[in-house]
Order: sequence, then structure tokens, then C-alpha cells
Amino acid sequence: MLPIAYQLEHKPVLVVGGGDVGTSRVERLLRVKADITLVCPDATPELEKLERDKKLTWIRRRMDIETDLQSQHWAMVLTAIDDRETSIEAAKRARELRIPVNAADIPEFCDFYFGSTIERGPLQVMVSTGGAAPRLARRIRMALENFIDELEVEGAITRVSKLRSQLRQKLSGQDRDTTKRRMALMSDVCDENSFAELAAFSDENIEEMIENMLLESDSPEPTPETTEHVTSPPDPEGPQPWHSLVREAIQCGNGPEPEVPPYPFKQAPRKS
Ligand SMILES: C[C@@]1(CC(=O)O)c2cc3[nH]c(cc4nc(cc5[nH]c(cc(n2)[C@H]1CCC(=O)O)[C@@](C)(CC(=O)O)[C@@H]5CCC(=O)O)C(CC(=O)O)=C4CCC(=O)O)c(CCC(=O)O)c3CC(=O)O
Ligand SMILES: NC(=O)C1=CN([C@@H]2O[C@H](COP(=O)(O)OP(=O)(O)OC[C@H]3O[C@@H](n4cnc5c(N)ncnc54)[C@H](O)[C@@H]3O)[C@@H](O)[C@H]2O)C=CC1
Repeated sequence: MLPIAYQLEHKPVLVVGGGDVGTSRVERLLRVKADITLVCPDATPELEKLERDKKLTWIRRRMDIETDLQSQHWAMVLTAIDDRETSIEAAKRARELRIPVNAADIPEFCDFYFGSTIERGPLQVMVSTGGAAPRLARRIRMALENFIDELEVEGAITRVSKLRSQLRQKLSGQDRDTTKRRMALMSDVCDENSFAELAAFSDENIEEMIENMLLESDSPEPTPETTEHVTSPPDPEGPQPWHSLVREAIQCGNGPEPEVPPYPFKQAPRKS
């Protein structure tokens, strides 16, 4: 199984089945702005409402494989029906057409699996056990959710994204040296501030930081130290709260929240 982030925006996806599983599939597809066609005779109130709000196209009948899967139109086909034979026939037909298919509950007819996902703004985390233990994937996801929320990850990502796009405007070259320099500067900021500190960057801080960063590293050639910093593995002696925290969070299950110690703060950006 190859974990990838797949762009489905505006791509046509066929969902067969409007029960709880079909509903959860549709909700996830809507969040990534896929263009959904639902085929089923009856559906949950949530799906009925989505159809009324014109968020999807609903064909109210049982699946007709010949009609519904006659061309390569679909980017993806998902079946979530309590009719195993139809599910398998649909998956076989989709595969003939080289359309990736997921037949809920029939792993051998899944070209990809749904994982247990965390979505926090631009951050997406997917937990997969490769089909071995979906309920445990869910539990691991819940532990990671607590952990991520404690760390103000979403705010940090949003602010770093702003800093990054402004830095790319100010230092816009696409040549190898400029790219390396940009990457080294970004790596320093990301590694040397806590998530809370990153999340607290104001627009003014960002502008000021970029000015300083450019002043402090105005050599077009990256120094050996900077280059090494970008490519070298993390220092095993350095502060690494992640592993123990994740382990703690998972072991805790539904127990009390683990305490998150402050991530050591160093001045950013580091002088090169
Ligand atoms: C292979 C896969 C194919 C796919 O569906 O893509 C698959 C297959 C099957 N699921 C089954 C059962 C359950 N699935 C869940 C829950 C989830 N299942 C999900 C994914 C996947 N399920 C894919 C692999 C994921 C991976 O491991 O990487 C999640 C993560 C995502 C989602 O579906 O959205 C979602 C949790 C989302 C969340 O809450 O975070 C629960 C628990 C619950 O509902 O609370 C149960 C009951 C407990 C149990 O059985 O473990 C059965 C047996 C049916 C039977 O016994 O007859 C099969 C078939 C089989 O294994 O043969
Ligand atoms: N992979 C997973 O995470 C899980 C998978 N499942 C499985 O997913 C499947 C669906 O589960 P639920 O949503 O709970 O089922 P459900 O019984 O609530 O809903 C089934 C839906 O499929 C429709 N349907 C049935 N036959 C059809 C056909 N031939 N063509 C078109 N639509 C048809 C029904 O009208 C209904 O909308 C089941 O096989 C279930 O065992 C269930 C739980 C978790």
C-alpha cells in the first residue's frame, strides 16, 4: 500500500450505496471537493439533505453495472452496499476499465483502502493498518488527535505557510542555490521554534523575520553548515519529545491526557 495524498478536486467519483458507510465516504469526498454521483434506491437523511443542497447527484435506483460503468468516466468507484455479489461484479467491471475501486468490506476488491484520518485545516494525517485492524487504526487516530491538538499544529502550519509564501516572493529564484538557501532558512525556522511559537507569529513578525533572514544569510552560496543542516538526519542527542509522546498518548487509550512538555525554544533563524 502506497500512502499518497491524491488530488480529487472536481474529479467525478461514483459512490454506490447510501447507508452509514456510503454517507461517511461521501462526506470525506465532499471535503476534498470531488464531483459525486450517488447510486442507490434509498439513503440516509444526511445524504438526502446533501442532494437537496445540490452537493451531489443522486440516481435513485439500484446499481446497473452496464449503465453505470460503461466508460472510463469515473476517477474512482466506491461501493458501500449490503449486496456482496453486485459489489464484486462492479469492482471487476471497474478493474476492466482500469478505474480504481474500493468495495467496502471486501479487501480483495479494493485497489486502495480508506484510512482513519485526522483533518486540521491543511494538515491531514492518515492511519492505516493495511486492513489488519481497522478498529485499532481508529484508536490510534484518536490518540494522535489529542496529541496534535495539544501542539497547536494547525496554527503553526497556517503561519509557516504564510512565512513560506512571503519568503518565496522575496527570494524568488528557481536556480539551485537560491532554492537551497530558501530551504535552509525555512528548515531553521521550522526546527527551532515550538509549535506554539510558530502559531503566534504575527504578520509583522513574519515581515521582520524575513528581513532578518535575508540580512543574516545574504550569501547566494549556501554555507557547508547550512547545506548539511538541510540534509542531515536529526541529532539523536537533541530534543525529541515526539516518540515518547506518541507512545504515551497511544498507551493512554481513553485515559487522562498526557502532559506535553514545552518544546525547547531556540532563537530563530539560526545564523548561517
Ligand atoms: C480494508 C478496509 C477497506 C476499506 O473500507 O477501505 C476495511 C475493511 C473492513 N472493515 C471492517 C470492519 C470495521 N471497520 C471499521 C472502521 C473503519 N474501517 C476503515 C477502513 C478499512 N476497513 C480498510 C482498512 C483500513 C486499515 O486498516 O488501514 C476505516 C479506518 C476508514 C473508513 O472506513 O472510513 C474505519 C475507521 C474510521 C475511524 O473511525 O477513524 C470498524 C470499527 C468501527 O466501525 O468503529 C469495523 C468493525 C471492527 C473490526 O472488524 O475491526 C471489516 C470486517 C467486517 C466483518 O467482520 O464482516 C472489513 C473487511 C475485512 O477486514 O475483511
Ligand atoms: N469498511 C468499513 O469500514 C465498513 C464496512 N461496512 C460494510 O459496508 C457495507 C455497507 O454498510 P452500511 O452503510 O452500514 O449498509 P446499509 O445497509 O446501512 O446501507 C446499504 C445501502 O446500500 C444500498 N444498496 C443495497 N444494494 C444496492 C444495490 N444493488 N445498488 C445500489 N445500492 C444498493 C441501500 O439502498 C443502502 O443505501 C456493508 O457491506 C458493511 O458490512 C460496514 C462497516 C464498516
